[in-house]
Amino acid sequence: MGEAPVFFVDDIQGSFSNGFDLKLAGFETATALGNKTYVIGGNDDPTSNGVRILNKSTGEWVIPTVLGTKPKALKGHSSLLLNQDKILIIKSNSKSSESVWFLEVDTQFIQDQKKKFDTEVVAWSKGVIGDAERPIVISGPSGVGKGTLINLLMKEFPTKFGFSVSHTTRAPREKEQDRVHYHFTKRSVMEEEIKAGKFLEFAAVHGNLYGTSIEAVDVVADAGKRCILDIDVQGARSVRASSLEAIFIFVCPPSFEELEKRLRARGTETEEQIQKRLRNAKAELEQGNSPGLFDHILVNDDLEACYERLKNILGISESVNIAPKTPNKVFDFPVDLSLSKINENILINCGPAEQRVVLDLSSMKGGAPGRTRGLNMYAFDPITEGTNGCNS
Ligand SMILES: Nc1ncnc2c1ncn2[C@@H]1O[C@H](COP(=O)(O)OP(=O)(O)OP(=O)(O)O)[C@@H](O)[C@H]1O
Ligand SMILES: Nc1nc2c(ncn2[C@@H]2O[C@H](COP(=O)(O)O)[C@@H](O)[C@H]2O)c(=O)[nH]1
Repeated sequence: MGEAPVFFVDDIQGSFSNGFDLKLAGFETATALGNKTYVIGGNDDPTSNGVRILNKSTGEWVIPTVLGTKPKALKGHSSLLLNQDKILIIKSNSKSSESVWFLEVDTQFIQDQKKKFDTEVVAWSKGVIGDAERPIVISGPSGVGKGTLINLLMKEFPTKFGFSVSHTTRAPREKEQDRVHYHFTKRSVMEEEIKAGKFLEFAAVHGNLYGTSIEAVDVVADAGKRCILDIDVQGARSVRASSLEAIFIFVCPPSFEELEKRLRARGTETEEQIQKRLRNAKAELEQGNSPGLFDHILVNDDLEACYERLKNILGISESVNIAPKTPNKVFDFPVDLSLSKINENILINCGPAEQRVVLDLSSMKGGAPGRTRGLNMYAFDPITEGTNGCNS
């Protein structure tokens, strides 16, 4: 198996020497990886954000920058190191749909973030049971009709798609609502939140700051919907470099003149702003053809025809049954549980030997700063393969 051991915090108490006050709540686990030990739990302590790292070479404790949405209360859990880069956490005393979490400690994403923050960094990612579909990034110049196409999709398939509500420092338009169309925010606040690692991507667009918070994407995934992001080309580039594994669609106008016509007809910008957006559109249209960035180019000439082509790209049409897939069975995990690993399967032992649940990681996708998707969970019984030990 080759996994580094997980041991209880009792094993390390008293081993630190730099005066750091390790307030233990008794719910923590400690996982060793190389010369570091990750102590997880005790989320009530605001100074640690629930994760502390012991550098065993120096004896020093480090409080890392913690990215992603963390589990609400971590008062009892089991941990297991996976692939030498992330720690699987199964919350005890919880429903299985809420119990699977990953703390990434040395993935590519974490290595990149460490360079950015110049600190230790870890990132939470919630495990989503079932086959969640890939998010959709829609980019294109201002006025091309991205919002119009997204609105059509959301209206026709309200249970299937969810919109990632971005943050922006621009002022709301007349009919725009805070937290529905955007999270309208002050630049200073947004800059602080960017520094705190709350954003999946951000960019200066047409003189304002725009960004997708990690939470905006998580909220949609948690509602069991496929996330749609309406972001500019710079943002698309950042998401491409992340672990979100989205589909990238670039929307073009049939001509530059038509783009200008639409932007003016919308009547939401001043002449100066229109000029700025048109100047930026030229550069964006060139970048739309950047090799390897967009998976599909969609010309928005006739709206109806373009919308049909969008649905084809997404593999949906009226004939397709779009009812949500049957959810995996939900288990109630008890207070006491333990974990073991067999190949790509995690055995969650919930008490007596026959009470086990299998967490199948073989189709695992995504990861921090988004959700870890494609997990499967089922009851394990060595004889009948059907006896469910944990309550369901
Ligand atoms: N195919 C089309 N033919 C004619 N008009 C269109 C078409 N698609 C969208 N429009 C109109 O063009 C205008 C701009 O569309 P929309 O607001 O959706 O653009 P957008 O790409 O979301 O812009 P922004 O990036 O600035 O938010 C709107 O008034 C919309 O009704
Ligand atoms: N990089 C990001 N770009 C974003 C985001 N949200 C919106 N946008 C893009 O900004 C322009 C202008 O939008 P408008 O609402 O002011 O007309 C447009 O191209 C959007 O796609 C974001 O979160 N990140």
